[in-house]
Amino acid sequence: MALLVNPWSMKVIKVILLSYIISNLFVQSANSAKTRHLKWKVEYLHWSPDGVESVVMGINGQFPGPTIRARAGDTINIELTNKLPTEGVVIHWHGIRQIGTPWADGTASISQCAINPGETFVYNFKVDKAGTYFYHGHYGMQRSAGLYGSLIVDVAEGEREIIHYNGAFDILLTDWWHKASHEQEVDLSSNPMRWIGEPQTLLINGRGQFNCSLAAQYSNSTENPCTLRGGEQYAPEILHVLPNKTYRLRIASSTALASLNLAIGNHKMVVVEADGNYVQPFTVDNLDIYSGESYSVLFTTNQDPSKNYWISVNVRGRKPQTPPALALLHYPNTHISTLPTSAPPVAPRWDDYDVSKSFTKKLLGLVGPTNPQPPPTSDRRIILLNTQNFIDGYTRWSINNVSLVLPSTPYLGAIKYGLNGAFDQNPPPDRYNYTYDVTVPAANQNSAYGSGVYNLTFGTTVDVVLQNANAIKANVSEIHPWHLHGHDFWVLGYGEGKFDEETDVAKFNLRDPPLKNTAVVYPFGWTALRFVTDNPGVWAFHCHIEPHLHMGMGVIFAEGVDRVGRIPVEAMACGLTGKMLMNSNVRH
Ligand SMILES: O=C1O[C@H]([C@@H](O)CO)C(O)=C1O
Repeated sequence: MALLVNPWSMKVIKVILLSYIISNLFVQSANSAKTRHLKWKVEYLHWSPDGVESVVMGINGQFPGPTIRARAGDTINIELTNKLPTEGVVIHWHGIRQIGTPWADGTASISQCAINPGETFVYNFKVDKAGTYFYHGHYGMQRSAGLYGSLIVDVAEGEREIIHYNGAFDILLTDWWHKASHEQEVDLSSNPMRWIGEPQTLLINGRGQFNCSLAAQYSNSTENPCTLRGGEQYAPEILHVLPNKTYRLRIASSTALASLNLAIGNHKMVVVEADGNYVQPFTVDNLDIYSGESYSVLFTTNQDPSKNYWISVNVRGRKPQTPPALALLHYPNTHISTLPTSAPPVAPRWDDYDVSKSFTKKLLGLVGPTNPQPPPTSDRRIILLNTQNFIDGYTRWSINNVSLVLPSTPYLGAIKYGLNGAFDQNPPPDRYNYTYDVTVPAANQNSAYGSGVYNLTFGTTVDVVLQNANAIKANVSEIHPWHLHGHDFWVLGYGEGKFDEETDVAKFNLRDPPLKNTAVVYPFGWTALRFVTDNPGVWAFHCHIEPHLHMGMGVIFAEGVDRVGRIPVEAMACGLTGKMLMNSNVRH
């Protein structure tokens, strides 16, 4: 039987249907946050990141690990199984603040027990803010072993980006050694210490060239040209672009050591984002990026479309012994294999810190709802002097004369359950001896191991001033990029020499400081940061140079731990929290 519908009732039905669809659309965009379920296996793989076959730490058969893509407000749920035969593992989600989930921060001995071989740990956390992030191992030197990948958070469904572009690329920068990370660990922990030296290769999305150079024909050295067929694991990254478009290039650095500089031949870049926060846009020819940082730049493909262009990445801040990493910007009117007509762009001289400082000082916050201004004053100021020391002949880095050693019970559970035997109960000092001369090697090079915690009062404003000094060798002071877990901080200022509380505080930028999670302290200088203790948890604050953290260069902040919710037992099944759990089970 045919359904008889008169034209008028058809109209009514259409209106009802339409309003239903529209109202549903609104409901959908309001609750569109998703949970993204992922199943990961961390494993060792044979891989050839730079043409030399090595063993890398990969995820699900990939190196670098898979890129996570999500939208602001989404929940990431990763079932992570440790397929490493004989060692534990954890993964840190760098730049994600873990608001309400401090046990998911992925820091061994701090937020959780390392995941044992064969076991699975579920990382469940919210990505609350759009931006360019990455993830990496945070146990021993597993970042050096290759455990890393990109984590990109787009704006929430239905929201508009405040920057406009036609396409986007993600680049993760890392450095690579041919010596295995375990041997590096032993070298660094020996007496006398054996330094790891400069990396053999710089990698762009896990790709570099060691035995050959893509740019051999432009140099007068004796480098071998690469004979690549394409498809090799060490073939360069190629960014395919169309002419006269604007692209967003997301750049993150998870290097173990190297400070880097990135340039695109013939193309200017407009810096728009740093560490997941918008910045006031500024134009550059090249950009400095330290380990732990991320940036977004916009570039416009306004160059001759019958050519390809280099993207080159060079070492800064340490005397380079590593050739640049190269990628290609490919316009459609030319073949992919056509090399650019000129040599790759060169970086500023490695020790031209004036260039670095002028770049860093151009980073200013885009003041607005997503980038609030800092509180005008702080409740506590902690000044952290870093020194390179000896303890019983072992070379260490110390902060206010304490060289961090991580305990076997993770701090988070230990503090929440009052297990005082888990770590040093004496908090480290808020100040160093102000008579210390930062311009020369220490008169007394002794230091002490420690695992104490800075207890920060919840809901207060804390200033941290990083104070650099001369290392063990005369006339040497190194770059240290410091990364804070659980927070973004405002970078209030940089200065030369010794930070002076009388005069330098008055010069803080309180109007438009950038919000970041990693900030560099320059040789013989200081850097001042401010943050609000609004995120219950235990958070590491450390030099992001992996061997430096291994040698003690970090501190631990605890805030509002009594407010932390139920810590998953899987995060505590070791050390004294493990014993506590076993005893409580016996009672049941
Ligand atoms: O921590 C380090 O140790 C070496 C050097 O200072 C001693 O060999 C170096 O360059 C570092 O960054």
